[in-house]
Amino acid sequence: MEIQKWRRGGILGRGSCATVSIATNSTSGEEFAVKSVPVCRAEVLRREQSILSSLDSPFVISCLGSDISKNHHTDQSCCNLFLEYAPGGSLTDEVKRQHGRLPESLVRSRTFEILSGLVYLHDMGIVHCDIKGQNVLIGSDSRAKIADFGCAKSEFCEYASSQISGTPMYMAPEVARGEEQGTPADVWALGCTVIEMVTGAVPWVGFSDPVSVLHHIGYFSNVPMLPNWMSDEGKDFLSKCLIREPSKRWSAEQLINHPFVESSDNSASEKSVIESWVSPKSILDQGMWDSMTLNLESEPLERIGMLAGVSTVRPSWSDDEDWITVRCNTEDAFVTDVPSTSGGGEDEEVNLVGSHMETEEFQFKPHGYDYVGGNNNCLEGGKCKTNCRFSDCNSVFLKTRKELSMRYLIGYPCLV
Ligand SMILES: Nc1ncnc2c1ncn2[C@@H]1O[C@H](COP(=O)(O)OP(=O)(O)OP(=O)(O)O)[C@@H](O)[C@H]1O
Repeated sequence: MEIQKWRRGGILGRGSCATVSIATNSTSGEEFAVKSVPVCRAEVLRREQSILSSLDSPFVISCLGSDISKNHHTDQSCCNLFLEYAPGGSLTDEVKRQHGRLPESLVRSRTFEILSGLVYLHDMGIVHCDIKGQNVLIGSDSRAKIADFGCAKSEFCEYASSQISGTPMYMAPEVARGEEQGTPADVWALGCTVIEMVTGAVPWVGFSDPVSVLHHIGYFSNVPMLPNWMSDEGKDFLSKCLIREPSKRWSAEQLINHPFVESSDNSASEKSVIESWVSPKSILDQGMWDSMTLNLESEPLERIGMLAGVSTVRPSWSDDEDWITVRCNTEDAFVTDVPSTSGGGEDEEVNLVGSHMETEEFQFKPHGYDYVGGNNNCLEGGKCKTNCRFSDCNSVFLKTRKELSMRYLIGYPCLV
């Protein structure tokens, strides 16, 4: 049924580009999820809708329509995408609820469900490009469903992204090198997601920024460590997902017959949902960049392909301080303007733009932090000044100092 009048409820989660809230259809009383972005970001949702509306699978979240509405508090319009409500939240939420590790019986059935979704998508000519725990939702039928098609590529959709995109931690070697992003890349990301379910952690540990992890994935010969407490079947399944050479990696269709998932039974999924039924929470307070989706705006192949060669380029800040890298996750983070080299005046707000990630928006409040801009860093007219080899680099680095020094970063190529 078409949704004409509806009421927005509380926030279910936030991603890097959208806010997702629960909503109620005023006519039928049914609940659904509404994913909203400001109208200036409409393209992101249009892309997602154009792909989702052609799909029909119990293993893929359903699209129920869209509209444009006005926020009466801010007087701003936003685009809304109506989605099937997944009351179990994301797979990442489920792993957290189960104290950081899913039992293997549940890992098997969740893997089977995600694989079923992937077999369907790949058969439809779609590559998801951003498979990870946060983008797999647990539906009211207790099944795992693939969601968030903002990065997806489709043979048939004119709006679909043709760029390399996704989440660095889950990227396959060929994607990290900027070479290609086809169906094998989803299988690699599935392997990483299995590791997430089994360990509660990202597949690569010990990296402090996305560029080093991309470099490592792309140019070193190793694969993520297989958790040694997994069954032999589980390890064998992972070893087939995590083959570095994409043409040798098993396809989703081959993997669905692997003994690890073949023997899975849906009762583990049902039991998990019944035992721990709670409202989903925001995912944004979790480990910052390791789950962050990147959409590389221009010349992505060139950018990523060059990563191996830029290891000496670094903003010349002293690194002897207690730096932490933060991702803005507050409700009031919005950006409209370009910063000046001298930072904000006492009373004005400094607004930042110039991101490699089209989805990232940050607000910096000069009252909150002591701004240390200028000299040798990136902040000149919003343009990169770090001898970065990307001539059109737009990265904005903002160094701030409070009790703990903080570095806000937008974009990433300059970080190496
Ligand atoms: N249909 C839904 N039902 C319940 N919760 C949802 C639904 N869709 C999204 N969410 C919640 O909102 C979060 C953000 O949604 P989503 O990943 O679609 O946003 P995004 O901005 O596209 O994210 P990304 O940072 O991966 O690009 C999810 O991780 C999940 O917790």
